[in-house]
Amino acid sequence: MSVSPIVIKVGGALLDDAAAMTRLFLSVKDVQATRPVVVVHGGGPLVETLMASLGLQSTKIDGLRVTPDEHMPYICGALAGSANKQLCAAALAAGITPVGLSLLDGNMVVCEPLADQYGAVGVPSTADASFLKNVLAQSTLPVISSIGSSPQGRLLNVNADQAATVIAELLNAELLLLSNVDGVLDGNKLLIGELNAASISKYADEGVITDGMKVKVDAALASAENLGRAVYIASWAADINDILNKKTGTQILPAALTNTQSTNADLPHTDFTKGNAGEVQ
Ligand SMILES: Nc1ncnc2c1ncn2[C@@H]1O[C@H](COP(=O)(O)OP(=O)(O)O)[C@@H](O)[C@H]1O
Ligand SMILES: CC(=O)N[C@@H](CCC(=O)OP(=O)(O)O)C(=O)O
Repeated sequence: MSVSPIVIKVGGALLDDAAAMTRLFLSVKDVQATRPVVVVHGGGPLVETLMASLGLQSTKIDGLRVTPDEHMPYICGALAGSANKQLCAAALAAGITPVGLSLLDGNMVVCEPLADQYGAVGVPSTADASFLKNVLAQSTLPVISSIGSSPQGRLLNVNADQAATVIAELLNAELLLLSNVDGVLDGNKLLIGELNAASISKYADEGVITDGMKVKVDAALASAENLGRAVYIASWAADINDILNKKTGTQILPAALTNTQSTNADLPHTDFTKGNAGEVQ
């Protein structure tokens, strides 16, 4: 591969917005003309709805879903099944040839259980890139769910932002984490242009970056350090080239790209609260 691929992670709320899905895949098709693209997805809201309809309690600790092993058939069905196939069908409708996968397929990613209190939650790490590279060489779009497995064959539920960072590392790719907000917002709900390790921990300590966004920025920062390049957090409604050209979204910078002379407070903030930007709920 001569140009670096792009890994695009989409959150589960995208699945509730058919028009947004269509726009995103048309945009992915444009990008595919110049470089390989991989989609990694979650499906948190879908899991919530399914668990509620089954009358099962589901809780989170620090943004990660506690997953008893007996919940895995449902979670696996929602993420690797419903969510994955819904996204593949939307890609197909946009003229793309999708290949639906999960982290364990082709031995791309191996997972270890996080800790007993989380149940079947997996911590992913890179394994073998050759299968994924072969799939990309066929000019198809891999669409990868965040279901993984341990080396012993235990199915594990992986946070999809963490899954995406590992797929990006597997391919040495650019990473875009797209969500239902314009990026990381400050205490006044203004879009933050750039974040580094110091400003992330400041905003987290102040309770401004919480829940799923805390998991996302932590995963993005670790990945930015490993990849040696910025990772982007932005809206799935934004144009992908606008994100890469830094016209919108938040860049998470590794230490090597952080200007130690400027603090994040010096960086421009954009007031999106008057436009169509998402707000912290
Ligand atoms: N500082 C913040 N900026 C933006 N969103 C935030 C912030 N802190 C918490 N959030 C919440 O994080 C959510 C995005 O995380 P998450 O729901 O896990 O997204 P996804 O499912 O797309 O991965 C936002 O919808 C918002 O409710
Ligand atoms: C361990 C863990 O928290 N797994 C997540 C996997 C899906 C996910 O991350 O979905 P979003 O990207 O839509 O949030 C979950 O069960 O919700």
